[in-house]
Amino acid sequence: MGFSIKTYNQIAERGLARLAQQDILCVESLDRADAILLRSEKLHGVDFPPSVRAIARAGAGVNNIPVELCSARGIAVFNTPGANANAVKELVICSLLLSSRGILPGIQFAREQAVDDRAALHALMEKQKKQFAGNELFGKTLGIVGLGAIGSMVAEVALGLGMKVVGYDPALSVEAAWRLPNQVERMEGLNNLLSVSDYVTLHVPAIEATLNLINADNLPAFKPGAVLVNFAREAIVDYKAVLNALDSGPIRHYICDFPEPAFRNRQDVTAMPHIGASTQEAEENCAVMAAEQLADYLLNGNIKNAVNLPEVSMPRVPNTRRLTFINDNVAGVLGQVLSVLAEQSFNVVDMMNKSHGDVAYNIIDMEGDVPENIEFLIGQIEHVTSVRLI
Ligand SMILES: NC(=O)c1ccc[n+]([C@@H]2O[C@H](COP(=O)([O-])OP(=O)(O)OC[C@H]3O[C@@H](n4cnc5c(N)ncnc54)[C@H](O)[C@@H]3O)[C@@H](O)[C@H]2O)c1
Ligand SMILES: O=C(O)CC[C@@H](O)C(=O)O
Repeated sequence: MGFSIKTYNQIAERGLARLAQQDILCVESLDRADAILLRSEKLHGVDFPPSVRAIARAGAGVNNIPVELCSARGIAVFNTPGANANAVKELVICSLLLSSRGILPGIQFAREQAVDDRAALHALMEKQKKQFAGNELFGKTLGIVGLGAIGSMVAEVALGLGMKVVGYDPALSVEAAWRLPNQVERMEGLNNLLSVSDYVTLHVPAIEATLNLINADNLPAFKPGAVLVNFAREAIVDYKAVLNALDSGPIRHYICDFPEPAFRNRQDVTAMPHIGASTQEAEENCAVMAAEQLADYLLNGNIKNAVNLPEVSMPRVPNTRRLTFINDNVAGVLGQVLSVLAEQSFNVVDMMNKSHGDVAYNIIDMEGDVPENIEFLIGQIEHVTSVRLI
């Protein structure tokens, strides 16, 4: 039986082609879809039909997906770590420059002057250009909050531009630490970072711990005249507190990817329409990675880059059927499943069992004629949340 995927948002053609190559259909309706592939569509409150076994975000953040509910229902949730990091890095560096010199107002000024005489126009520009002068990034301090895929790339370029870089990331993984340039000075607390940085850029996920991470309590800790850059998520910054801090200090500019009505006509806020990852390269990288991960999960039960399940991959053995199941990570479930298989006299040729927090995932390859009702039998076992016979 073929698989079908409900897609939301504009998914790059190269990613969709990977699905077509595997005979996986993209469908309009969620009703009988096996999986969902999306970018920023909000899935909170969506009633997933039982057919849905996996959701893939062509992007880094998964805050638009009800991950906890998916885990409880045995739905795998994938993302594409690092696939759009370069695009965001480039726009962050652009933002540092935009906030340092009168680039946007200067261009606007030049565009608006209706002076036909060339000499007069040139003279006007020379006279007025002092309004658009600014400062250099060289020698300034950049504070990076979140030193993962994007944070570490931003650090590297900023160091190349002659900036001093300080970082804060209490949850830094060993892998991310390896990627980080060793000139980045690690700060012990967020306020320490805020107090020494001329520019602060945020690269953390939107999770409970980062909600309003920048708020009325810590905004006074910023260096006078500092710039705040937010290409992470709107929920990480209390924007009302930021507007107060722009009005009465200490910060002088807020650059973000998340416009608010209250930002309209403010010269000290530069808000872009969530375009951090909007490059052809990033969109293709994300779509291809998400499509390949979904296809491997649907066709083979292998898991790569799931945020709620362990990394599991087992080569297929010819002439076997593969049973995969997800269960609450409690003792005895695998034993019960193996007993059911033994009662049916199936010969297990290979198997794998791994856990990730409260959830466990299993692959069992079996020889012989495995009837489809094995899914039903295994699904009856307490704590099993999802079963597939592939
Ligand atoms: N604007 C856009 O279009 C766009 C594009 C890509 C990513 N994003 C956002 O940026 C976020 C980061 O992306 P990434 O690819 O670098 O992710 P990543 O997972 O590689 O890095 C996130 C880092 O944040 C750290 N972190 C977690 N909690 C923290 C905390 N309380 N304080 C400091 N650090 C903390 C983690 O340890 C990790 O190192 C994503 O979750 C997403 O929300 C936005
Ligand atoms: O799809 C996009 O354009 C945005 C993706 C971005 O928000 C992410 O979390 O990776």
